[in-house]
Amino acid sequence: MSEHELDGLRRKLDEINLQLLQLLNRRATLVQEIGEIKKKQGINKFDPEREQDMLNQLVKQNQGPFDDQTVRYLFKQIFKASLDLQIDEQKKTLLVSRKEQAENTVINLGGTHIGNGTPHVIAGPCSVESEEQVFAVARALKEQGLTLMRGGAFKPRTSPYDFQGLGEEGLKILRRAADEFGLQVISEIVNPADMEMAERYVDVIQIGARNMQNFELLKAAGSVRTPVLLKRGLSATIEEFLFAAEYIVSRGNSQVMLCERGIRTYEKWTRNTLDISAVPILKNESHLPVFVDITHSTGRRDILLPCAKAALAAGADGIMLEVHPNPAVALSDAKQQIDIPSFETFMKDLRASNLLGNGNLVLERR
Ligand SMILES: O=C(O)C(=O)C[C@]1(C(=O)O)C=C[C@@H](O)C=C1
Repeated sequence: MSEHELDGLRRKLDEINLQLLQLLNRRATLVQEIGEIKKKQGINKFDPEREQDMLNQLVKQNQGPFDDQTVRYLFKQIFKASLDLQIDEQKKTLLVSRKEQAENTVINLGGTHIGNGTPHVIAGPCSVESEEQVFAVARALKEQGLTLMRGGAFKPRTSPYDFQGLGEEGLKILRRAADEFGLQVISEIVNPADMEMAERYVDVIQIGARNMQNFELLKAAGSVRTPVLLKRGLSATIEEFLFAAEYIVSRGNSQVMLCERGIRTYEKWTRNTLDISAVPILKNESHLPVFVDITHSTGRRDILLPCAKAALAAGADGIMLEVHPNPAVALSDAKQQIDIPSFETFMKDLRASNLLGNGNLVLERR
């Protein structure tokens, strides 16, 4: 074959490439129109039956030289790219997305504003064990000028033989302590049927990592008007995390806070791997406030302070940690909670870092 012939054939290919490109983009425009109609009608974007029909038709008409397998493969790639186009369109309109709302969602918890640029600290025991225990922690929080206390009353535990929490009685204890010390209470709810009961006692409903994709629970949290702290699932991607938040917001509860709590990796020297990159990504992608649970993500007391600083430096709206008057005898997470003197030192060191901002966390005089 002469050089001249090769050039001629390549020119023909260039032309066909252009035609294919134009055809693919014409196809893509139609796909977008179909996507819009499907969105309005609430129909699933992915339609495997339609794809199968199209592939069968194409294979029937195939005269080669591409074999049927290759034709299927090539068109499947086109369908996949088309589906991505429809899903991207959908992503642009997620209610939790910055594209939908440019300004930060600010949540007012009894006068403490979350998400306005001033970071906050949430602290408290892993589980509510007794009135005495919760009151001791609440007093320590108050003395540190904190206003947000966490505490677990319903505990989803890995082993069914581990302490499962005090249930409603635990919520009552939290409420009494919160009222006594002027705090706001955050506690996990695990059963959709408990949402309304929970609203009587808590100021923020927590959805735990293990329930991040419990869609019935998310829907139930979306139907109440109490703010929600949603934790990232153990193995959830950031996209899945935001879709979980969307479940709540799309049901009418716009007061959602996101909480990065570490994800599962092969690393064994921490309980989970703190995905610090999730913080700026979530802040860019979403207008919702973002917290970092430094206790569960690390499982280690010795690195709490640098991880708290990293979270705040990365733009988190706050951090969350576990504090117990006597961690050695705690009924859950005994190894990772810190005692009250350590908490006081932690707060002193964190304040000294200047990452908590001004006008926040003024130390209460005893
Ligand atoms: O026909 C549709 O319903 C489409 O959304 C278009 C299309 C395609 O690219 O042909 C895209 C995704 C679906 O999985 C099936 C088909």
